[in-house]
Amino acid sequence: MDQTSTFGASRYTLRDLQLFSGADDPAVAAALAPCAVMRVAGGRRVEDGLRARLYIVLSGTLEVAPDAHSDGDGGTETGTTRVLPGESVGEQAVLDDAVNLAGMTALEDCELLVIEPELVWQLIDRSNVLARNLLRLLSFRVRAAKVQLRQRQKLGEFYRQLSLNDALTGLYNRAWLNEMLPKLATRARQDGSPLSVVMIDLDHFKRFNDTHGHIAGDAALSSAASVIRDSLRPSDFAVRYGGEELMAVLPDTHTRLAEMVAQRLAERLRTAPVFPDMRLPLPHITGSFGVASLGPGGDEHTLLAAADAALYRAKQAGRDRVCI
Ligand SMILES: Nc1nc2c(ncn2[C@@H]2O[C@H](COP(=O)(O)OP(=O)(O)OP(=O)(O)O)[C@@H](O)[C@H]2O)c(=O)[nH]1
Repeated sequence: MDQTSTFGASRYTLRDLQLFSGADDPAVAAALAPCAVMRVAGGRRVEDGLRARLYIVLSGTLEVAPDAHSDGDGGTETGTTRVLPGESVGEQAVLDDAVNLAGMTALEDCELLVIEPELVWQLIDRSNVLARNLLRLLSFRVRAAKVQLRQRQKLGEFYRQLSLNDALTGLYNRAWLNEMLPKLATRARQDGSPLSVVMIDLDHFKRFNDTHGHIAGDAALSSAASVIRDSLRPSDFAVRYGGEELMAVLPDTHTRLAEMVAQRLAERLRTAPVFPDMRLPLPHITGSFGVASLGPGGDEHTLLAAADAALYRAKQAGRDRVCI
């Protein structure tokens, strides 16, 4: 970064500086006259130590990376901001006397007006217009930072949702079950309402994979997942909690009704095609079903253990059936 001139000797005037917009005061112009005009070649960083200074772009474009403290002040998706001719950077660091940690790079050859912090304060004392412009600018930056924060929160929620869903089947996954089942059990206990689960294990799935290949196995799993999801009420939940282990979580549902739901699932699974157009003559898949309900004094652990035991009985009894 080389000094090429001073502001007073340059071709620029107060009108070129947004922060000084409306401040047609000869005294302000005179105070800025000795300030350095620096040249930064395109692609180079603004290496000016860590001191807080106010920089105003006179020509070219600066790219400013978020500093380590503010974590972005309303820029592009990557958090960088482009500073165009007339715009300023570093005013916040000057005002709160902080080290300027923002990384600044010239996207093309740039001319920068550099104003030392002491002069910024003197000018604020002298010019109401500058003080007002600074307040406006800072208010805009706070607003932009809030918008960015909200966007990040939304993105965070999106990724959280993604992390609770199984990629192959789109059903809720085990992480979802671990988080939600205790809550559903607590609510059921508090409301005195029933809560049932149906544990489902696809039958001879290893053999299916070995015979038809893993891709067909994946298709079978997806198709079984769709059968289960599409057969439930909107208030129920379909979960893939292990490899070929699925589950239906049924709030407000007594054991008798849960058993009927499981029978319906078993029947639909028996007849569901693995590939919708049946290009390949694959056998239908079947499942074994274990039904359990939250007992008095029970919790999510006893509920899952009871469903697991019922599923074991269904396997032992010959598969493709429902046990309670
Ligand atoms: N294609 C495919 N196979 C999977 C997936 N997850 C688990 N499996 C397979 O599912 C099979 C489960 O085998 P086992 O636990 O022995 O059970 P099984 O063959 O279904 O036998 P039973 O449960 O006793 O009827 C294994 O071969 C796993 O590789 C998956 O995402 N895709």
